[in-house]
Order: sequence, then C-alpha cells, then structure tokens
Amino acid sequence: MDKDDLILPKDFPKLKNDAFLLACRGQKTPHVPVWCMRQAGRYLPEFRESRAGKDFFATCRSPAACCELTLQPLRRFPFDAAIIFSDILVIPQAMGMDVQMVAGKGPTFPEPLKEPEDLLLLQSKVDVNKELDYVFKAITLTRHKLEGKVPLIGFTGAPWTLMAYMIEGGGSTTQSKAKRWLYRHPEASHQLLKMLTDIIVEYLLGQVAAGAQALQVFESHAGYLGPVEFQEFSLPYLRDIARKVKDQLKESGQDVPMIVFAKDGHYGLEDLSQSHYEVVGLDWTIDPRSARERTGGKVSLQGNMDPCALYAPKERISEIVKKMLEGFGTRGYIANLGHGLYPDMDPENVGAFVEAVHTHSRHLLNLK
Ligand SMILES: Cc1c2[nH]c(c1CCC(=O)O)Cc1[nH]c(c(CCC(=O)O)c1C)Cc1[nH]c(c(CCC(=O)O)c1C)Cc1[nH]c(c(C)c1CCC(=O)O)C2
Repeated sequence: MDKDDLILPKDFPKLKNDAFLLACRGQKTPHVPVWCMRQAGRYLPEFRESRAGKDFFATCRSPAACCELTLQPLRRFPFDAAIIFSDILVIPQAMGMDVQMVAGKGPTFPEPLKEPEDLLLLQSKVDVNKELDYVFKAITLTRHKLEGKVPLIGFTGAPWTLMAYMIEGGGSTTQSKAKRWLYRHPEASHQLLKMLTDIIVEYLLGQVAAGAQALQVFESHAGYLGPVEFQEFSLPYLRDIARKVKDQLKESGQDVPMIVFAKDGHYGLEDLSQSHYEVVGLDWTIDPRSARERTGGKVSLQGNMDPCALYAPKERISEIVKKMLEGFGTRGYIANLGHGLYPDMDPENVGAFVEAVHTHSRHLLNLK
C-alpha cells in the first residue's frame, strides 16, 4: 500500500477480533473483552519516552505520534480494543480557546470564561473538518496500522464536562466556578451546552467517517452534579448527542455502538440506560449486581474495577476480577477500570488484569 493511502478512510484491513463490538450489542463472545481507560499513558516507559520533551497538544496534532501512542499498549497486552490517543480539550481549542498542558498541573486555560458575555468570544460555528482534521487523520492512519487486530474507539468529552473546564480553566476540587453558572446563569449555561453539543455531534460523525468503530462520550464531571442538575444540564445533551449521531449514521446505513461514561453519576444510572447508548460505563462506586438490576438488561455495561486495585499483588487482582465477572455476568459486558490508569502503575499488573479477565471469563463461559 502506498504511504498516502494510509490517510484515506477506505480499504481498511478486515477486523480479526470483534469480541468488543459484539459485547457492545449484547451478543455472544468467546471471552469477555477488555480494555483500559488511559491505556495509552504514562505508566508505559515507551509512552514516556515518546512524549519526552514534547508539548502535549503538539503531540495530539501529529497523526503519526497519536497512531504510535495508540498502538503501544497493544504491543504489550492482548487488549480487545484500541482508543485513539487524543484529548477531550481539543474541542475548546477548536472553539478558539487557548489550552496548555502544564507539567505537574494538568490542562490549563490562561483565559477561562468568566461571565456570560465571554460566550461572544467563542467560535460558535466551528468548521470541524478543518479545525479537528488532525484527529480524523490520526484515526484513519491508526485504523490502517492496527491491521484489523482490534476495533478502534473514538471519543469526546460531554458538554457539561467541557463547559466545566472552559470556566474553571483547569482541574478543580469543587467545580464551584462552573456550578455558579448553572445556578446564576442557567440560560447562558444552556447556550454554551447547546453550542458544545452541536460541535460534538459533527466531531463524532467525522470520527466515524475517518474510521472509528465505536464512540465513547466522557462525562467525567457528572459527580459534581446532583440528580436535579444532572437532569437539567447533562442528561438532555447526552441524549441529544446519541440520537443525532445515530440518526445521521442511519441515513448512510451505518451503525456504530456508543458508550456513555458518566463518572460518579450513579444517581443517573436508570436514565443513562435509556438514553440511546448501547453501553453504559461505570466507575468503581457501583456494585456490579445492582448496576445490572438497575439497568434491567437494556444496555451492555463497561467497567468498573477500582484502578487502585492494580496496586495489589497479581493473585489478588485475579480474585477481584473473578468477583467482578461473576457480578456482571459474561454477556453484554466489557471489562475495564472504573477510571483511567495512573502514571505510577506497574505495566505487569495491567497485563495480569487483562489475563485474569480472559482466563476467568473463558472458564465461566465454558461452564455454561
Ligand atoms: C478529563 C479528561 C481529559 N482528557 C480525557 C478526559 C476524560 C477521561 C477522564 O475522565 O480522565 C480523555 C483522554 N485523554 C487521553 C486519552 C487517550 C486515550 C486513552 O485513554 O488511552 C483520553 C480518552 C490522553 C491523555 N491526556 C492526558 C494524558 C497525560 C499527559 C501526557 O501524556 O503528557 C494522556 C495520556 C492529559 C490530561 N488531559 C486531561 C487531564 C485531566 C489530563 C491529565 C493531566 C495530568 O495528570 O497531568 C483532560
């Protein structure tokens, strides 16, 4: 294949392992598929080496670098899915905001939104194909280079989570600046959430056109909302995104499973299971059996081992995984952590986690 063909979203290699896609749809699989949030990350020495001395968002803008970082964990572990290396904050950047990754501090907006008037400074009609073209190129290149080994997941931040970053200007323990908007400026908040929703829909459709085979929406800040604010400021937009993406894909005869991960949003589990997503991702604060009861077989579930369980010895990890599999059952289930891997985690224990999922789930499936 010519080098230039690697950036055209066509003639992709045939998929060899479809366990993850089958599980998204609640279909039978030979084993429970597994991947980890932040599987492309600093816990891998080769990741730290590739990233060394380079600006984080410059890396995000390089399709070749994103492709390499996406593939790194798959060379080590038999994960059942790949997730494209990128970041949720590329959307605020596309809307004209400056975002920098500051070492030891995390993502930082030098000029966050302060008052509703600041919305006028944002690019509300973003040409997604132009501004985020580098993500689409990364997806296309990676889909080719994956050689059909496993499916490629695309992703986005959800509107409330992105809004919170744009107002807080970075991480926050209270999200009080962003929540101030919800209580003091509800109309402006809805205006911003709507603006983000429109861009996210285009962005996800662009990712599918580029080659993404599943999509995950990260509502990482769901836990800062209570059930009432979640109903008003998060859920309607999550629903809108899934409905619009699915409607548009249907028109072109496509169907791509979608995963919603609302971290610490346990109060919204019933609603999330009826919001047009095939899969609901769970953090570790929810018991697997109760999650199954509360979602009533309407969706597949993904998660939810406490990432810190990876600090345990391998035998203990194996026991924890076994219990988790027994709790969720082997059908309509994708094993994952309840949030991302931390930089100080031992890659060997990540390998033990993946192996435990495959071994125990094969055993449980053979007992049936
Ligand atoms: C909130 C959020 C962000 N980014 C993301 C979220 C949602 C998921 C979640 O709740 O964690 C999503 C994200 N960020 C990254 C991915 C890549 C794919 C993967 O999961 O492997 C994904 C899916 C790469 C990354 N994004 C980031 C890293 C680490 C920094 C680096 O490589 O230099 C990676 C691998 C940086 C980042 N980007 C963000 C944060 C809070 C940080 C960490 C900052 C820090 O700890 O210093 C914003």
